[in-house]
Amino acid sequence: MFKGICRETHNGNMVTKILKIPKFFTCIRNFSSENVLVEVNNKTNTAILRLSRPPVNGLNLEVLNEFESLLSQLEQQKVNGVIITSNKEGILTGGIDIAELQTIDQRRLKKYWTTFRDTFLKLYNTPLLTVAVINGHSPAGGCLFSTACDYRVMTRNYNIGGNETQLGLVAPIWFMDRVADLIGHRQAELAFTQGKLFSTDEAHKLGLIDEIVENTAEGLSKAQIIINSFANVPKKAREISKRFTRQQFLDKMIRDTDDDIRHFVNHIGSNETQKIIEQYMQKLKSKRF
Ligand SMILES: CCCCC/C=C\CCC/C=C/CC(=O)SCCNC(=O)CCNC(=O)[C@H](O)C(C)(C)COP(=O)(O)OP(=O)(O)OC[C@H]1O[C@@H](n2cnc3c(N)ncnc32)[C@H](O)[C@@H]1OP(=O)(O)O
Repeated sequence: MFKGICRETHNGNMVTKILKIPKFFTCIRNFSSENVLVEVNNKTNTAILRLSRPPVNGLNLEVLNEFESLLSQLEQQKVNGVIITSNKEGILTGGIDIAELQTIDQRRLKKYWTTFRDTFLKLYNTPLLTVAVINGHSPAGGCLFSTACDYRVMTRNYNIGGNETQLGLVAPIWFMDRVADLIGHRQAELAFTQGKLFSTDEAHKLGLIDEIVENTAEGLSKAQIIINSFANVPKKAREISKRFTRQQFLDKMIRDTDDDIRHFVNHIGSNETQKIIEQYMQKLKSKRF
């Protein structure tokens, strides 16, 4: 027998059921965590990882830890590819859960930022093939995490980009570097100084995303096609090529770890930034943009 978890909504409440499935009939392996649903298709050996933390899949410490741990498990299982998407059509993630930034406790800020960086690095550095199916808005941290994937498809009529400057915050330099890798230095400079959120079409024209799809289902099947297209590529050679093309960025990010964490703690932990964050949260809650 294989044990699976099934999550369903009944009268607005999320219900978790433990399923007993005879191994012979199983086509899905399912080992979801609290905030991230995972299913691995036994036939294709592809994992779909769905962010599932209402209301906006905010990236708090728990989500990041779960995400990192699930990726490690998928690496051990040697899946053929990982598709990252949202369980809620319309929002991939609202980025960092702002509650994590509302503190001047330096130890907490340091812990959060270390975890945030480590999770990004795990995704950026994984030998697995990764495809982001961006099926909703993807501001700031959401955009950053999708740039760590090998390929990005996005549904129409949503926004993606680094909007930190618009909020009065400063995005980390490695986010700027990663976006510059994809859209070029000049466009990244304009985007980050303006805190620009791009529409799906604009992001596609710039190269921030690779393809546009009409809906999540099309996104998932497109992602599977991309993963299949690597089937005849020698695995070891692909993994080493991925590592080589990403090595320079990785080396710089790791070399700058201490400076980056110090800048984050000083920037976010200052009274001035705390006021800005508080005002932004109030705007967000009253929808005054
Ligand atoms: C000088 C050296 C500097 C070095 C610095 C280094 C690092 C600096 C790090 C700074 C990096 C920041 C990165 C980030 O990710 S910051 C977060 C940015 N995110 C956003 O601005 C997104 C804000 N949200 C939205 O735009 C929308 O909510 C939406 C995601 C498009 C969804 O819209 P909608 O469906 O209409 O939902 P609501 O707006 O009604 O939201 C529902 C609910 O959720 C709350 N909420 C939304 N986003 C967040 C969030 N990111 N964190 C926490 N809470 C969020 C929202 O307030 C609503 O709550 P209520 O229902 O209680 O009103």
